[in-house]
Amino acid sequence: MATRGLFISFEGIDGAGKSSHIEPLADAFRAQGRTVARTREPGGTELAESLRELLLNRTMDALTEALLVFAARRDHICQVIAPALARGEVVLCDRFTDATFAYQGAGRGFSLETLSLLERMVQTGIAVEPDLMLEPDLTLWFDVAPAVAAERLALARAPDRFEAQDAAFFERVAQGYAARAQAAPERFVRIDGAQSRHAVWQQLTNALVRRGWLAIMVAANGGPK
Ligand SMILES: Nc1ncnc2c1ncn2[C@@H]1O[C@H](COP(=O)(O)OP(=O)(O)OP(=O)(O)O)[C@@H](O)[C@H]1O
Ligand SMILES: Cc1cn([C@H]2C[C@H](O)[C@@H](COP(=O)(O)O)O2)c(=O)[nH]c1=O
Repeated sequence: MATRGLFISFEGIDGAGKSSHIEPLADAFRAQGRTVARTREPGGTELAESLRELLLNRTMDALTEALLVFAARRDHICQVIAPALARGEVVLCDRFTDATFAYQGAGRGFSLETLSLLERMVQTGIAVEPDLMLEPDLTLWFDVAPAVAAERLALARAPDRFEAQDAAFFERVAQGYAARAQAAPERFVRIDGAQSRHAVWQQLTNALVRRGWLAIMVAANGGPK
């Protein structure tokens, strides 16, 4: 039987710098001969990308939002994440369930108990490990002050429905991430996202080198351009 692959999620408030580091990390794993599934949430399948369009652009209440996020996640897990892990691949996922606890939970104020219930329903009963709740092996949390992230985004693109939220919303989301990190310190690695791209790359590759997942030489030669 093939060894289960590696599941790494990237988290942080909008503009924290996650996406800029995913492709360079995918290249680093490829340089070591690994097959990489690079994906994102909400999204990653045709169905989930359709739900993403709705989530990012249409007005809806908090329960509808939470249910759509988890519906997209279930399809994404079944179609993409679980099969890739079963093939022994490295899955690099731009956001996963920590985002739901941070945005829908801390940001919108939706019940954390209900989110935990949905998390268990959606992330168990997966063919490879039916009794286990699927979770990332590692979560790279790009921690950045909302004011810094907002400044970066203002220079980068027009805001979607989440990015258009006020500073207080992002303060709550940031606190939501901090609470998730505190509750699962063995899974989370905090990256100081306010530093330069090079320094951020060094922090995240150090975490992978420490775990024996990335060779020092590969880490040293890569990074965002
Ligand atoms: N360390 C950094 N220092 C300065 N600017 C950065 C840094 N990292 C990324 N940026 C810039 O900040 C902007 C947002 O970066 P990026 O898209 O990677 O963030 P993100 O966390 O993926 O955001 P979102 O979740 O909203 O997609 C981009 O213009 C990017 O070039
Ligand atoms: C997975 C997930 C995402 N969101 C929000 C967070 C972001 O604002 C958008 C995705 O946009 P990105 O540019 O790809 O980061 O969706 C959320 O509210 N809840 C979730 O579970």
